[in-house]
Amino acid sequence: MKQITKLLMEEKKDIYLSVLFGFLAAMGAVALFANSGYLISSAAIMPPLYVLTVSIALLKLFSFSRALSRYAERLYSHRATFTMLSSVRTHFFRRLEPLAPRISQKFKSGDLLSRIVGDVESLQNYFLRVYYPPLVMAAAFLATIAFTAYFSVITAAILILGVLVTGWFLPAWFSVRQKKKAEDVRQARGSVSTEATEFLYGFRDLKLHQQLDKKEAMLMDESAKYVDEQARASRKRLASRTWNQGAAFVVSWLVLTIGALLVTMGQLDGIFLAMLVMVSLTVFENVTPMAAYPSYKEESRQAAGRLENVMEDETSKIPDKTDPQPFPSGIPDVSFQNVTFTFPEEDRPALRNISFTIEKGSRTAVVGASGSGKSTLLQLLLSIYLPDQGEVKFGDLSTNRLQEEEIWQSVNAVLQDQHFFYGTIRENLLLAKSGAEDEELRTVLDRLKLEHLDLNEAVQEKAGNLSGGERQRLGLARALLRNVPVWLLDEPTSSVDAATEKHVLEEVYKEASEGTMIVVSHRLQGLEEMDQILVMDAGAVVESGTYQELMKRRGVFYSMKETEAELFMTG
Ligand SMILES: Nc1ncnc2c1ncn2[C@@H]1O[C@H](COP(=O)(O)OP(=O)(O)OP(=O)(O)O)[C@@H](O)[C@H]1O
Repeated sequence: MKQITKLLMEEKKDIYLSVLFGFLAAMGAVALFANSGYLISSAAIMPPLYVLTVSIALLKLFSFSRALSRYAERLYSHRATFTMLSSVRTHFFRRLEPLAPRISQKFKSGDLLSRIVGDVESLQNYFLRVYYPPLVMAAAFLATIAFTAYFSVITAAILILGVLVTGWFLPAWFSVRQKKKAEDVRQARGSVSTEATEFLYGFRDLKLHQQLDKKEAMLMDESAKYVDEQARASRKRLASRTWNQGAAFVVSWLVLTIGALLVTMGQLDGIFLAMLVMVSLTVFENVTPMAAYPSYKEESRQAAGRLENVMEDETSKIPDKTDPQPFPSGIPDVSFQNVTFTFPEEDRPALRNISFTIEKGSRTAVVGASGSGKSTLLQLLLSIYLPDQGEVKFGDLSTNRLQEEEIWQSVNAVLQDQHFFYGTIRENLLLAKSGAEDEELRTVLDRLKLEHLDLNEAVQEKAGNLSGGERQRLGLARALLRNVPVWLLDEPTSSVDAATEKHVLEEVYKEASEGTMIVVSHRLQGLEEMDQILVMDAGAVVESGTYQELMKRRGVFYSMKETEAELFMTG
């Protein structure tokens, strides 16, 4: 909360102005009603005309100043809130941005992102309903109590008692009870969000497995619980407001009763009684926002806590790079030296003591069973993760010393899970090379046998209107447009038919003829053209060499080829 408050306090000028105008508006109201009370009482005893004239003029002055101050208070407090909100958003975005490649899996679950967005939104209430109402209330009460004490110390003491009950005791009491309620609502909201996400993303599979009704019932159940929790929380808020207003009302009655008693005892001039009652009724209007204070305070505290936790958790995973160097110029070698790596929160290493070198300008295939660590190898090359032991190097520079941005700029990465944006084919291609002419884009599409796609053709969310093979080739088209010295391709043609695959790979190899290339592949076809093949098993490189060398060795690669041939024959 401390850090959030610091961020919010950057808007100092608007904060001071909103507190000042909030105070003036509250005082304007008190003065207005005090004056009305005095006017009514004094009119009854028929004072000289000038007294009434001055009183009426003051009435007008106070009502104008109250309206203007209220307007200014709303203007500055809302302006401060929106500016604060935008600086909180920018702050979290800046901190989250470098983490995006690492936490992309979490983002996809929708949970983390919606949590962050929701929590930042909740903070808009912090200034408007938590931070500044107590300040305005305290200032308004201090001034009013001082004014009241001038006429009657006992009435002032009743107001002090009233402010302690309505402004401190009741909010504190409801604060404690609200803590648990806010947590329950948050948990219920989390469960609905998880169920809804699963229901929507898994809709097709649930339908195929005839589980849709069951899942729908679960979703409805969670949704009903959430509505229930919300209703309970609203009742608590309402109870808090009712108690608060009830207490303020009792205080005004006390002022009237005790004031009347003091008048009969001759300790208070009767002309001021109506004024004091009106003052009491008005000043307690400032306590109304305090009724909502507990729930907003709790909501803001939890939102700030969660945001800080997410940031601390995630930023702790950012590798600490000292003295980062620029990416080596020209086409670099790529090497792994005794690299061991375990994913965060996992026990089993995904890569074990891996060493190999890929000569600059050469082509290497990485093959192996599913889960053997092929994609992890590429993630380390992209510096999405750093090795626990050993070094991953481009030329002589370890990824520990290279800026990620520099690596990403110099690497053509076509990963398994590519994202396509809602828009057109052209827009999705221009992402790789902004400013490219249509002619160039069409040539690339033609080379990858995507000539049937029009540049103006719409791409729907996640490219749902394109086939798996078309999506992969569109990803390759982006790589072809970028054409930088290092190529990392993770199963780039696994969904493409054999004839098209051959043609497409030839085009990619032609384009990358000068570059250093690593292709991860399940299929064992076309590997004769590779300069080197790395065979992986359970996180280790178990064999390496050219196609001919590996076939001659009759080891793991040879048996994989045999198995593939057998399956092909029986299939
Ligand atoms: N983000 C992750 N968090 C934890 N473990 C992971 C993560 N990604 C992969 N793994 C684990 O690391 C191991 C290697 O995974 P990797 O994706 O590199 O295999 P792969 O050889 O590319 O498999 P495939 O051919 O099926 O794509 C697997 O056991 C996998 O369960």
